[in-house]
Amino acid sequence: MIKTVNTLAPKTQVATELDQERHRVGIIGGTFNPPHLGHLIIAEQVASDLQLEQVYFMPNSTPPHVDPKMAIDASDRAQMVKAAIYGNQHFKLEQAEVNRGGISYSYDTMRYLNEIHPNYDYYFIIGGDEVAYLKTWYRIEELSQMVQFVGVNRPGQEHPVTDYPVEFVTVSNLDISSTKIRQRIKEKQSVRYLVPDLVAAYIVEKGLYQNE
Ligand SMILES: Nc1ncnc2c1ncn2[C@@H]1O[C@H](COP(=O)(O)OP(=O)(O)OP(=O)(O)O)[C@@H](O)[C@H]1O
Ligand SMILES: O=C(O)c1ccc[n+]([C@@H]2O[C@H](COP(=O)([O-])O)[C@@H](O)[C@H]2O)c1
Repeated sequence: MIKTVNTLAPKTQVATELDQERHRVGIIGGTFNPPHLGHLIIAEQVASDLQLEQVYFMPNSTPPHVDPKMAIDASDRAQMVKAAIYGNQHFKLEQAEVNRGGISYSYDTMRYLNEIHPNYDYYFIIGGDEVAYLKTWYRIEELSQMVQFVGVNRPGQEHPVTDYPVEFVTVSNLDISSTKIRQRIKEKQSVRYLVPDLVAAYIVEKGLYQNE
């Protein structure tokens, strides 16, 4: 009996120490309608600059600030994100917002994720242009205490003015957006090398964005 207790004690101690180890993880939320090479390049370069262990790609359910009619079904967007990150072991799909449904306020999501991963330090990656709009986000004062915002800037671009703590990372200038990709598909133009091949295959298979 005493022997069992003696054996278990050090293991419990090790487990507690491991639980307390902090992990630097990135999270990039978006509509991903569809995901494109810009998203992957941003995530890769921010992870490398800030030494992040993982980056979670998190498709929203109903976006808070984008016309929801423009976004195709969340399950299709999640499938495309899965296809986009395939093969990169540091990239993961985070389905918290898709599973929760409704309007995806980042405050609600990060409160939930911080609860289930208390040893993660989240670096919340957003486009540099979005930084100026942080003041319009739901419960932004509290949200900015829960995450470290990372603004992705283009070379030569000035840091937008903001009242919140934002760490800026300069990433190669990429003139790629989901809007442009949807437009090209509608006009039957190639999107090769703008989206990963597996995403392009999914779009063709499901006939997405043809008639917008
Ligand atoms: N080329 C880019 N450079 C920097 N940030 C980007 C770029 N494309 C997307 N982002 C950022 O990635 C996040 C998720 O983007 P989102 O899914 O809204 O794609 P998007 O290309 O901006 O879409 P849309 O054109 O439909 O608005 C947002 O914070 C957005 O600002
Ligand atoms: O919580 C908010 O009020 C809020 C307002 C605007 C954007 N966001 C989040 O910011 C991320 C990028 O948004 P978007 O609209 O550029 O795809 C995505 O995770 C959104 O849920 C969040």
